[in-house]
Amino acid sequence: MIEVKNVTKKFGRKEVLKGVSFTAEKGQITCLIGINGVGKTTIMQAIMSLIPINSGEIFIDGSKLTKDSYEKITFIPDTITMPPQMRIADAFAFMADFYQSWNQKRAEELLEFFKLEETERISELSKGNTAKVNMLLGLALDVDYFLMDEPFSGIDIFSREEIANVFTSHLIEDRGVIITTHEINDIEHLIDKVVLIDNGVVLKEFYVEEVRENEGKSVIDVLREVYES
Ligand SMILES: Nc1ncnc2c1ncn2[C@@H]1O[C@H](COP(=O)(O)OP(=O)(O)OP(=O)(O)O)[C@@H](O)[C@H]1O
Repeated sequence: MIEVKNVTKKFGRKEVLKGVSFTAEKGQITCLIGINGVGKTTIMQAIMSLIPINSGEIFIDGSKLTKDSYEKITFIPDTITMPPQMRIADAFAFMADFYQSWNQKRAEELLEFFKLEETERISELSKGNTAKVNMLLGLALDVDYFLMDEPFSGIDIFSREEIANVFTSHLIEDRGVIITTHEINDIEHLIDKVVLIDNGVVLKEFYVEEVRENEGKSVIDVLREVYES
C-alpha cells in the first residue's frame, strides 16, 4: 500500500499541497481527480521524490521512502522519453540495460496486446501508438506500483479504449496503479478508488463500487455533488 500522510508542498510562497492524505492499495486502481492546477502532478512527483516536500510522510508497504523504494514503483510520464530515432526494439534494449526489473517477456506480450511491431520507429508512430509504447515501457518493469500522469491526454477514443483495456488484462496482474485523468468516462468502469483533490486538499476519498451500490451514484454524480456544492 502507498500511504500519503499530511503532505505539504510550497513552490515559493504558494502552498500547492496543504496536508494531503490518502492511500492506494496494491491490486487496485486509484484515480486522482481534480481540475487543472489542483496539485495532482505535484503529488505524483512527491511520491517519486522528484521534488522535496515541506512536511508529511509517504510510506510504501509500511516503509518510508528510500532509494530502494524505486525497485517497487515506477512513474509513467505523459510523454515518451526515448529518442525518436529509436525503433521499439532499440527502446527495449535500452530499458533492459538500464533497469534490472525489465521483463522482456512481458514487453513482448504488451507489444502483441497493442498490435505493434518492434521494427517500428518511435518518430513514425501515431500519437496513440506513441502513448501505447510509452505505457508499455513502464508496464514491462517488474515493479509493484505504477504512477501514471494523464495517460489518455490528446489521443483518440479508439487508442484510449485500447489503453484502458490493458488495465483489465493480466498484464497489470495484482499491481497497484495511481492514475490522473480528466477522461473519467473512459475509465470509470476500471477504477477502484477515487481521491478528489481541490486546491491542495483531499475533498473526498471513496470506493467507486461502494458509492454505486449504496447510493446509486456514478463518479461524475459524486464530482458534481462535491464541486457544485
Ligand atoms: N516547479 C514549479 N514551480 C512553481 N510552481 C509550480 C511548479 N510545479 C507546479 N507548480 C504549480 O503548482 C500548482 C499545481 O500544479 P500541478 O501540476 O500539480 O497541478 P495538476 O493538478 O497536476 O494540474 P493539471 O490537471 O493541469 O495537470 C499549479 O498552480 C502550478 O502552477
